[in-house]
Amino acid sequence: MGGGGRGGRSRTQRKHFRQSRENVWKRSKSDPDPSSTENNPSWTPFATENAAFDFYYKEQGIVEPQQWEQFVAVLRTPLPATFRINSSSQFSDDIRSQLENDFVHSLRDEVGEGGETEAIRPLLWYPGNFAWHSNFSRMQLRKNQTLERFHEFLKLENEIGNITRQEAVSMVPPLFLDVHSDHFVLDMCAAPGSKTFQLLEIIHQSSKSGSLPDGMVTANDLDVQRCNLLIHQTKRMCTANLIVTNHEAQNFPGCRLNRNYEKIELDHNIGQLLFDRVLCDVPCSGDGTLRKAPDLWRKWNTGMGHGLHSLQVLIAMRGISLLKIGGRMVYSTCSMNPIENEAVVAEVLRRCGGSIELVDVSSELPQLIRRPGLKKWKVYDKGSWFVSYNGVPKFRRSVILSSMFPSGRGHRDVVDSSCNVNVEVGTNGINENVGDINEDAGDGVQPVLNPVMSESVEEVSDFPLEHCMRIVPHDQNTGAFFIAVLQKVSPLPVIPEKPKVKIHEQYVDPASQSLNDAQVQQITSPENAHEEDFKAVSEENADDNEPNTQDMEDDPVACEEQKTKENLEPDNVQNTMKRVPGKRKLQIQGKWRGVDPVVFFKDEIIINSIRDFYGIDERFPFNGHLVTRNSDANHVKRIYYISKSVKDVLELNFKVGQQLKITSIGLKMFERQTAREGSSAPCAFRISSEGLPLILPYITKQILHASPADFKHLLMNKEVKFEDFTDAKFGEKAANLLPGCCVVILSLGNTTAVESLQVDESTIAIGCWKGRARLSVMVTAMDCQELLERLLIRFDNVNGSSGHVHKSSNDEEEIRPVQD
Ligand SMILES: C[S@@+](CC[C@H](N)C(=O)[O-])C[C@H]1O[C@@H](n2cnc3c(N)ncnc32)[C@H](O)[C@@H]1O
Repeated sequence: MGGGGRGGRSRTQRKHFRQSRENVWKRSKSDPDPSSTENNPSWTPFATENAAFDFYYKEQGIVEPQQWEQFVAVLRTPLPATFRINSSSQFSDDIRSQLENDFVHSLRDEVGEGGETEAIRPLLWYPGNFAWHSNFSRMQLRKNQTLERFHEFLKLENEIGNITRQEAVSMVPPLFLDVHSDHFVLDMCAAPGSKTFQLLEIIHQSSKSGSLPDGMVTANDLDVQRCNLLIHQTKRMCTANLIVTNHEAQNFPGCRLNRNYEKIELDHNIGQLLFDRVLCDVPCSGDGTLRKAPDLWRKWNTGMGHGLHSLQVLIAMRGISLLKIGGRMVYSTCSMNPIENEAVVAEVLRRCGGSIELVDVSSELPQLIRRPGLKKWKVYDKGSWFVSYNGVPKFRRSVILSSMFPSGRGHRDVVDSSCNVNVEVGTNGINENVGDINEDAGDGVQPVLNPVMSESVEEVSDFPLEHCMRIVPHDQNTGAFFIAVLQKVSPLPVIPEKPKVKIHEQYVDPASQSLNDAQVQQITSPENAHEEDFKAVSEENADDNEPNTQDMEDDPVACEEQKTKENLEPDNVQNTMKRVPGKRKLQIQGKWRGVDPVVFFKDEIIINSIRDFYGIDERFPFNGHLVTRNSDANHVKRIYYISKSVKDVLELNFKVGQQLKITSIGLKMFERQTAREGSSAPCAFRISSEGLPLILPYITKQILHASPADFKHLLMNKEVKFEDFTDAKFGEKAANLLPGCCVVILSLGNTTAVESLQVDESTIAIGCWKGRARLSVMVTAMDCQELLERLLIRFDNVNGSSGHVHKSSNDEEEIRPVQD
């Protein structure tokens, strides 16, 4: 029996530790004596910047001893920047060739001709080669003068939504979700939304211009600010198939109609919100992102993983319970810690009792190098390693849980089990350690005091955890990630509920028919689950409140910090009230305070005026597809369009008493025109840039077809008088439009306007304003710039030239930014 733990160490021993920290290795059975490099020269103690990290992961055996040095060396090098090209982008071929060209030109001076192709290459495992790996870190891209042009280019393309900088490994989980265009997908912890974006891309991939897929994505996150980031990012997808919600994932509402309601109402509609696919990219300690965020070296400690394990299990369980039978869930973290990874998956498998399976996806994405999940691991706490829960002292059992161990057996189970070692708990409450290590405060590593007690047997999980995937940094120069794919094969077993117990203390499968409605209501209803949140930002105001989106990549550390804060100060109504400055008026509308209500927009007068003004074809359905965030129709500023799938969910949400707290829904389609000229226009609503691609094939009025020269003229000058257009006929037609919003489509070729409207994925169109004497573009400066660049490529292609125009070259026309 080991005598580890805080009480068992003397002052002299602590001093000794400080003087020679490497002594810690003498206590590990498998480790060589670090003072003798002859044993294994590759095992350099404390090669990382955090001894506890080094010690912990070496002992957990996440990489082979002979690879340790390589692993650490890679961890200490900055992460190469990787990019994903929006695969639903209408212009991805152009963009791709432009990216290549720009990259080649911006690098040639530095690396010499020929060397530039080494600088960026496709990530071969990503379908369609839509993801790219560069040889530069994010910092190099930002700071290196020679890369300035490329960086600027990337920033612009990112802002527009054509290219996303996303860590390579973070792109992996959605790829294993096997999403189809008709799937209902739940992204439980979605912000800042890089994976949501991928999911939306997949849903939309095969949709034709002007049509919407049958599926939808619900993207949820606990953090309102991060939800806003997600909304901003996904805006570029121009999707009507997205709902953004703001719940604790572990308490995500079930939205289940009670059975009587179901019988009467459910002819065509859904009676319960269940998903075909669930992405469970949980908050984690984030030590897989060390290359990107080296600050984490200092902060890292084993307590981070311990503190998150239960939440991760609860979120995963909720995800499983919201999954349809036959549905797939991907559980992922950017941590290497088995307590946050295999232990969570094993616990979920245990709790689900055969109703879910861990899927073997080893044949999918064969070019992605991954390692099997661990079948055995240990738990480290307060200076001791534990191989089973039986050894955990009583006073630590609220922190170190049985579910953290491979067998998941609790103390009683161990005592009762005939096949397991049962070591008595000593008087000091500590036992069954393999190599005790004392520690000072926190997770500092201390020298070992007592001999190893080898009575204990390391537990090995019975579950096929080798089907989990571990991606490690030194296999393909990435960050680290953990991914497990789970399939629901039957309803979850029903666990008897105690009345009035919060959902985070148990789980419920809403699919389970044996659970009565009262129970479901009690557990899933938001009122019971948690308090309403005051800090939510209203979407009506969201546009005035643009978040900083410089870096949209996952920030697991932020998640961890946030979680800790949450635990300390639950953000309930009372607490929030205290923080709200006296005079601030809280918005109390609809069900969720601080969040604008979602209201179906049914004002026939406005709807008809929009339909008539733009000549919108009847085949484009408005009925039930238009929503606003303001119940007063006279003051509606924006009208959003929702897909049939989102409409179904929204209708269900109304029937179940608005359980979903919706921060964003659908696609902004029409915006009230506030400009001076707007008041004189027959239609008060203009078409928004986001909504234009969807509605374009159905518009029959207020359309102009511009020659490339006039289109460019408009983009460059922002406002053009009718008589100043190169093509006089075009100017005439513009002058004859009704005042107000109109659409200008680029006609390819150098001829005058073509009348027949053949809209497809490659059509370029912009919203304009027809005033008394001129046309003005209604596109942001950034979009104008991007369009101009794209146009230059198209002109070059038409004229058979190189396909690339240098911004800096002398023959290039100056691009004048256009104000929004
Ligand atoms: C690893 S990040 C997710 C990254 C995201 N999937 C992506 O690809 O962009 C984890 C997210 O979980 C959120 N989070 C933390 N606790 C949560 C909870 N209890 N329920 C829902 N979301 C939570 C954090 O705000 C954070 O945005």
